[in-house]
Amino acid sequence: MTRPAKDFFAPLAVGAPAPLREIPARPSRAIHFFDPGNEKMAAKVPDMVGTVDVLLGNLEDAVKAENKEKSRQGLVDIGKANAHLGSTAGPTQFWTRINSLDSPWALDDLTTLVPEIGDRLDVIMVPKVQGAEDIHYVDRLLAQLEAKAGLTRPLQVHAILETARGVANIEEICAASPRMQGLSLGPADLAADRRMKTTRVGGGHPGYLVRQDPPRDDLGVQQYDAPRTSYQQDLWHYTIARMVDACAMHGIFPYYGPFGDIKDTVACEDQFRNAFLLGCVGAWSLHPVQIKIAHQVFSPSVEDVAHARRVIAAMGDGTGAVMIDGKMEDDASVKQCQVMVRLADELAAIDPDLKALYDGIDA
Ligand SMILES: CC(=O)SCCNC(=O)CCNC(=O)[C@H](O)C(C)(C)COP(=O)(O)OP(=O)(O)OC[C@H]1O[C@@H](n2cnc3c(N)ncnc32)[C@H](O)[C@@H]1OP(=O)(O)O
Ligand SMILES: CC(=O)C(=O)O
Ligand SMILES: [Mg+2]
Repeated sequence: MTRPAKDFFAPLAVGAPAPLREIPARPSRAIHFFDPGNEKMAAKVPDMVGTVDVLLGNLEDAVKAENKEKSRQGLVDIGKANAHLGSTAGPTQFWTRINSLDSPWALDDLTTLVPEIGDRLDVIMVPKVQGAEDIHYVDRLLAQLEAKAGLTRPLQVHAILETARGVANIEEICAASPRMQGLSLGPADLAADRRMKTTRVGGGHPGYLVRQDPPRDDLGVQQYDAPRTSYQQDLWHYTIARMVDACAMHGIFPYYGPFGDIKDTVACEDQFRNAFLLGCVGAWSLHPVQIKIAHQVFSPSVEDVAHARRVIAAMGDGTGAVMIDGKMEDDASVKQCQVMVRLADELAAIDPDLKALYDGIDA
């Protein structure tokens, strides 16, 4: 049974901070992953603060088993050494991805990170979430640790959708706690769990396509050997669409996850843009080259912001219908335009380059 409404926003431990009533819409176009135990990557972090929306110290997959403790300690050191990291101190949020709850490391991850750098961290990403029970476990444990550490701000929780059971339980996961900040698609583990026949980390596949019908000759006979166009389809459309609906329903935020073909910046941009258009607010960056792609794709274009502002201005109180550039605009399209302009305003508040671009529209 779920918690009764009157208890939903009560702290789960005596002395723990009150849960948030609303998840703040902080810009998080790129969640940049780094291994805090990798000296070369860790050395780059101080210079990245202020240049990326989210820096995430990854402790789970991609960190070798023998380096788990080193990476955890590296994250603590980075949190303590970088005073401007974390959204209470500046524009770059500070997240971590802990190890999965069935691993030998998850408990130590939480019992170390919360007392040491819980006041700096914004969001704890939990991998391989299967259902509400996983979120309930983390929720109570975090409350106990926050109370013990004397934290005044509750940590938020982000779940990765990377098992078939997690996808089946998506609504209950989103609804499990007021800490729930968002969901990310985990296409690599999800593909394995679903027994998809792919070997990639996100992105499309040349075999997943639809092909044009065979053309007909002058007598109407179909020419099966004639050249035909085929179109690659998006393997992730269904899951992303489910994720977007579940997140929107619960007032939390959906993200496309990783795109593993680092060199294919064009396809990465396409995949991110599909997610942006469908309603995601950001994507992961695995390599510095992907930060720029995510920041650009998840920021509304100048053309879209200009059009949205025109529609809003023309629509007055937002009711009725008008014609702009030969197209009908009404109550529903003005609401889409308001989404676009709200996002542009949020981004302009933290990104001076975007502010100059968007301010320039009206100049
Ligand atoms: C399915 C999932 O769970 S996805 C999430 C888990 N995976 C990850 O987090 C992967 C994170 N990224 C990485 O490990 C690396 O980027 C790799 C392994 C993909 C590629 O690393 P490299 O081969 O070193 O890439 P490359 O040679 O282009 O790196 C150039 C520089 O950028 C640095 N760099 C690479 N990735 C990152 C990063 N994520 N953050 C900061 N710096 C980075 C490298 O250390 C290197 O530094 P240097 O110039 O001082 O030598
Ligand atoms: C994102 C992730 O962890 C995965 O694709 O498996
Ligand atoms: Mg995974």
